[in-house]
Amino acid sequence: MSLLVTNIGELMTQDADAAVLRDAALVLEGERISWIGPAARAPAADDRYDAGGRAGLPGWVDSHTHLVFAGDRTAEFEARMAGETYAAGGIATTVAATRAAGDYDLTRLLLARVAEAAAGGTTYLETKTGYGLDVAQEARSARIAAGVVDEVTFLGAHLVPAGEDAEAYTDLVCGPMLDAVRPYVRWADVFCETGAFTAEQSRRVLTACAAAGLGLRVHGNQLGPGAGVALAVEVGAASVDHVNHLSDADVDALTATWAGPDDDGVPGTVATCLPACDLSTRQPFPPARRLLDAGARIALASNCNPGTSYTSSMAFCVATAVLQMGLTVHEAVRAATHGGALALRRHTGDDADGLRAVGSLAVGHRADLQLLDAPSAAHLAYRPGMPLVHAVWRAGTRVR
Ligand SMILES: N=CN[C@@H](CCC(=O)O)C(=O)O
Ligand SMILES: [Zn+2]
Repeated sequence: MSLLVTNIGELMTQDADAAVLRDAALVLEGERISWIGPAARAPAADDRYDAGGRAGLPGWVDSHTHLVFAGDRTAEFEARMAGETYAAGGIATTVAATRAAGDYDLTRLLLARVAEAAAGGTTYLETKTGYGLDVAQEARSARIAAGVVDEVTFLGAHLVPAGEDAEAYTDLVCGPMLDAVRPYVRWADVFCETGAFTAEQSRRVLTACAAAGLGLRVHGNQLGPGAGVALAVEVGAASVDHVNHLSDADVDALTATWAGPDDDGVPGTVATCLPACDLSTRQPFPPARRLLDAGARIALASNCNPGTSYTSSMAFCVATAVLQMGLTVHEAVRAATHGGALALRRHTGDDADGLRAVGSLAVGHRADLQLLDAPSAAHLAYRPGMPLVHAVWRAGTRVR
């Protein structure tokens, strides 16, 4: 079955040339894009959808979420808005509620959150474990997530559970816990921050996970200056996330990873900015403008979680990045689509590996498309908070 989506007023492809096409069309064939170009030259297809002059862009790639959880932290949020500061220890509240939830409830909650994200235009989604924090519970979170989302990350190193010895817990994460989650996950992450894991403990976790064949990610430099960025670059992580407090050396180190692919053709470390989290924790925004100007690569992600960022709205993140972080609309949309794909190393892919590229619209890429109730993507920031998603296709299937 092929579908011609035509009469697209502005099509932001986010392809290799970052082309923006006017009066455009594309053909979705099965799960892939088979044609893209001017509407006037579009080929025939089995079916036809008239976009009515609306703007089109890739579905959002949300490369950082924590969606496998139960419980509620509204009171913590309210206390923060009344002047309390965010501390990693709040994670323990969610761990207790998550452990107490049955598989059915945990799965139902996850499915509802994924449906919310899809309704907002997200078509490719990563999520993390990290609210189980023992072998059985982390494995359960990973198993449940693997049945629902596109990419699963092992975050056993989210917090040292109360009363446990940090070194002994790190050993557990690097050994039995890693073995238990390994069948379900592609990535490993560590919260390298005061109150969570030291640089040395974080390095131990990342080294063990890399040896087990996992790709690496780091939560770093969120609550203050720290070793997270340097460590992420040292171990060749695909992304370092939060990046609120960066030194000149951190910016230089991230930029240097983009001087060229390494000998195996592997790209550098993406700096993933999480603006919804920064608003909710009243942290300074990351220096996204400075990173881009220096030549580093950035992604925007929601960091949807119950503690620091209870929203999966990528449109909200894009609007905030434009209005508060000094990005152009095009840069912000690119960071929330192609940037997220780069951070998950899904920016390329073809029939050979069965995993198509996401985050950009080009022939052969996965047919992940959203249409806005607006004539251009600029309206995402021009009309912040408005429900602009008109239609969404994920892997060629209409999901909204
Ligand atoms: N920073 C660490 N982890 C999450 C917050 C988790 C929580 O507070 O429940 C984050 O990315 O912000
Ligand atoms: Zn996070």
